[in-house]
Amino acid sequence: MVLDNLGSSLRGSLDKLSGKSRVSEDDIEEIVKEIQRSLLQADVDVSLVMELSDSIKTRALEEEPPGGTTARDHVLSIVYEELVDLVGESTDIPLENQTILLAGLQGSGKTTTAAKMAWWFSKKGLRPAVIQTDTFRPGAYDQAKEMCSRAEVDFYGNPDNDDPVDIARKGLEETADADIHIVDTAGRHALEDDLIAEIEEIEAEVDPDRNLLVLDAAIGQGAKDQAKQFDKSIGINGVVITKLDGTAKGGGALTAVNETDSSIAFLGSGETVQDVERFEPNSFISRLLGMGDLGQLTERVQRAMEETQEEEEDWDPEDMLKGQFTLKDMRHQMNAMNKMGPLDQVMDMIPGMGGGLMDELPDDAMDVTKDRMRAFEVIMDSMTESELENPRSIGASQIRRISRGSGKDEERIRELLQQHKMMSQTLKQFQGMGQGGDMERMMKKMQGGGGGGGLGPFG
Ligand SMILES: Nc1nc2c(ncn2[C@@H]2O[C@H](COP(=O)(O)OP(=O)(O)OP(=O)(O)O)[C@@H](O)[C@H]2O)c(=O)[nH]1
Repeated sequence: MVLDNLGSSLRGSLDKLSGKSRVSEDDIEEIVKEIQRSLLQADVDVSLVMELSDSIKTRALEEEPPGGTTARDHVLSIVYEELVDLVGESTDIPLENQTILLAGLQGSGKTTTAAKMAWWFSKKGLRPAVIQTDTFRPGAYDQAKEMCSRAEVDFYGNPDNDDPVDIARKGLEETADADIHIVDTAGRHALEDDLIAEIEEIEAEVDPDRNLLVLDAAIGQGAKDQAKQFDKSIGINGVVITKLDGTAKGGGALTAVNETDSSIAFLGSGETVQDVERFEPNSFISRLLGMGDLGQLTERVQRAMEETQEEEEDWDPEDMLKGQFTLKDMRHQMNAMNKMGPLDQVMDMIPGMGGGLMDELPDDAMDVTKDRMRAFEVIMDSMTESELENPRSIGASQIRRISRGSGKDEERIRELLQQHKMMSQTLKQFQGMGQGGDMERMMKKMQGGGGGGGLGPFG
């Protein structure tokens, strides 16, 4: 992952600020050095690094920490904001009919990206089609076709036609039913005149709404020239950075984006069609700093909530925040979290919850496996409304009745009650923690809907 060691080295120097209410010049120097080292190692342009470190230094020394904020949190929030500023906003990609042209050098990941983006759009409920105009690389047609079939999206290409402009034209006609057209183009080893001429002709034919430049994260400083050249010939609206899984670099691509006044649209981090995400600056930097990823979390939570068939209309997360964690809440949480993935991973994404905090909780507090959940569901169906609202009222005779009704051992029912108690205590622990405000904001965000992301740890 790009800038991999930034988070851990930074956390080390930030931890030295713990307990301090003010930072000294020496403290800041040390932190800024760590940041410089990591950014330079990751290939970020030197002048950008200097600009960033100067502004962190000035702000950390001059700005007053807001009341109740520790020196550590204050510095961290400045570093966070400055890094978010460095990577910039995400490219605007509206969820509406459009044509997107992909440009880039050979092997940068264009074909893979075309299929990944098509998959992404299809998950947003749109109908994408990929048009493969790469007549240069022999395997490109089969690769694109295969990936599109895996992504279950429309595909057009013609291995017997060696005119990319003609393929583009026919492709648009043949896939007229699609909402989103993603046009993949050929690459070359280097920026050559014929590549530029070809892509200009294709661009003139398809008249795209957006041109995205696909850059390999490991590219280094060469990214800048490429971005400038493509920008000059067809105009670049956004960048896709690929292969983030394979490198700790990526700074070259970040620099290219910065230098050409462009922005990042998507990130690719693997070879399968699902290994793609929309670039979201807040969540990208939160993750980089190892502070959890609220943006990604809220997106996953929302998806899970949408998929969860709401039977209990009266479920109110506000009550849960006030500490009244009922069995209904538990059932709701189990349904939602089951769809999001393992609970401990989900918790890891919440700021302040990652990095060892989970280790302090009892192991089985989060161990709600699918089997147990199914059994718990059945048991809860045999409970009365008032038992669900007030599990503490459930005594031995109720347990016997519920056991008969659900066909589950009494032991199972005690286990469920025990689980509820543990989750309720865990929740109280979260509420009592310093970052409780974040938890509350997150819960509000979960119930409030709206677009994923945009909610930084300091938001
Ligand atoms: N690990 C990893 N591999 C990737 C990623 N994106 C693409 N690849 C791999 O990189 C190689 C090149 O990707 P392609 O999609 O074929 O690149 P291209 O830009 O279309 O190449 P040309 O058609 O030759 O210009 C393939 O082996 C892909 O599987 C990624 O995000 N992570």
